[in-house]
Amino acid sequence: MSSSYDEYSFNRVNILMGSRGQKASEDGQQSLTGAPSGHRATPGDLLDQDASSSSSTPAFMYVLAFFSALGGFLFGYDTGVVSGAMLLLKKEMNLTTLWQEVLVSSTVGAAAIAALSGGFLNGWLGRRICILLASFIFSIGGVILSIAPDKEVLLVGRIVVGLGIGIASMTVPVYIAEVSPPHQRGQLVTINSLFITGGQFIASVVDGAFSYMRHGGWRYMLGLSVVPAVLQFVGFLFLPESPRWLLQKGRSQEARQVLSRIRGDQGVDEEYDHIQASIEEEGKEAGGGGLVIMKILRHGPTRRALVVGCGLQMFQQLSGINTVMYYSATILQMGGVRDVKQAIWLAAATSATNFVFTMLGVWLVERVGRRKLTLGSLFGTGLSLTLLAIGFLLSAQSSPPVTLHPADPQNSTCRLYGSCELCMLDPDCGFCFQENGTRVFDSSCVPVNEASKEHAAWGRCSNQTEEADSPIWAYNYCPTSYSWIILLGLILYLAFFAPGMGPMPWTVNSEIFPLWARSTGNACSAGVNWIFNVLVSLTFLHIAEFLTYYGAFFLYSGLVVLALLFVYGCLPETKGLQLEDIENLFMGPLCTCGASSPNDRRQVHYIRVKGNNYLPSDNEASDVD
Ligand SMILES: O[C@H]1[C@H](O)[C@@H](O)[C@H](O)[C@@H](O)[C@H]1O
Repeated sequence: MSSSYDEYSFNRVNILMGSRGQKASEDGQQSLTGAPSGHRATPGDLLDQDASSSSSTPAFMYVLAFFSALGGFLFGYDTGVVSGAMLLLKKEMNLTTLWQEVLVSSTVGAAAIAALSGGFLNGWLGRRICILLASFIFSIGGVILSIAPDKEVLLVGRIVVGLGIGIASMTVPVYIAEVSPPHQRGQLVTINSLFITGGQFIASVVDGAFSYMRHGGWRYMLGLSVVPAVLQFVGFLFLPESPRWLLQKGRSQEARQVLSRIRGDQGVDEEYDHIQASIEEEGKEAGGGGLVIMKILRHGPTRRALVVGCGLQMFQQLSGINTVMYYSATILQMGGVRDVKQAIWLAAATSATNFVFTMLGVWLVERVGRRKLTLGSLFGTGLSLTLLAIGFLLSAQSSPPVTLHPADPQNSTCRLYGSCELCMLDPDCGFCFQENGTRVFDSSCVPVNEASKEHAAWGRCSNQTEEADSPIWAYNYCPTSYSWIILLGLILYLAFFAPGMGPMPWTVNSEIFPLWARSTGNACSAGVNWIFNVLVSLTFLHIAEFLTYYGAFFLYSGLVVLALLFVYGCLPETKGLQLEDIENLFMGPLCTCGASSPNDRRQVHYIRVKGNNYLPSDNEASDVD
């Protein structure tokens, strides 16, 4: 070895799991040549290093995570607030059902497009600028929504907000993952998901609070998002770019400075060298020019990571979270909560449950790891969906019959149905009945008032009063004494989904791609999430119409079984590994049922640690064992 390379040290062991690393040191199979003063560095040493750094995470890391996760908050707030705003908007602006649907789904559609194109922006402009851009877009969107004079401008505002959500949803997890130390990465990225569900919860509280304001309450609901958006924008003016992105762009000085700043007084040389070495290796591996997505597809490990990432996001949505959340108000009505105001507040309780159980995920992710957490969550989610389905089945079987058949001036299809179940599955009809305790009597199936689904088009239920003996109008649900099973299913569902299947797809995706493929990989998987979000919400009512509610929930349970098989087979554990080492988990066949390393022989490689007069070309002399 040349004398100018006087200082060598062990840089990185591809430890795929801590226990394997330990085994290596026991076996003494790998000799770690060149470790200072004759010390043979072992993978165990590395683990120790990780463990020791875990004791002191600089406060600045939490500041970074907080300001980044405001992007998650806005994602949750803007997707959650619209249901409450719509209740007021449809009256004030006389919105047809089509317009209501357009205003809700335009945001999700725009998010899908923005997430897919965000990959390019992310790689080109960097994570920080993309987050600044997203918060700027959120602010503009919030202002447009709060001053919108008509529904067309509202639509523009909703699309603008959707663009912000799309960019934030794919950038924020990547940014947090890239600035976090490995031992805490999972937890910090999962905080972003906590902020998503937190945003949904606050949105439901704001909806509840402003629902009393007959005129213009929706302007506050939609406009309030400007506050966190501006806060994030201002915060990010002072926060640094991801050191990994900087290094990739060749801005090594800045990268080293940022790394020192975010790691506090801990030594950053090893981490810096490791990232640098990986970028060089990745450069060779990614090879040449051309579209990144094509390179991802051609390169086995990244192709497999993409399948895992997109699969997780697809199954997250196919598990029916947004249907369950959206449908919770109706579920609660079935349970006997007849007052609309009360239903709004109870829907807030649903999103609070989702939020609280996401905290459990933040706590568990570094303790049990991503894989076990996702598997456990899916298992419970599947069981809860089955319970929900059974609740709906029992309700359908004991559905109250139609006993009154008033003359129908519209000659609608509603008069043909013999039970509440059949009546409520037709979107044009509702069930009008009287109640004595749990006994239903004097019931009829009549057309719904198109302008306001809260009333029938004509007859007893078209102008109900608050009086105790006035008939009850049930649209979209039937009175049932099995509602407690459905309620229990709903709570269990959220308790199981929120810690695992809610956050893990975002967390895992931020980790599994090598740097060159990270923006594009996350853009694709976030895009898949949004596309399936639209698909599931748009198809739910149709599926329910054809398969009934219990059929729809049995279908979701079946999809969760597929998700379980997929996760069991294909999701490796990424806990505790350096981002740069995670690609190795995808070297072997796609599905190895959790065996973390496809190769039994672990690879150990060394690179030189540079002195002050380091030249980037030094790395070409790296020894790779
Ligand atoms: O991870 C989030 C979270 O679980 C939300 O509650 C849900 O609405 C989103 O669709 C999902 O991506």
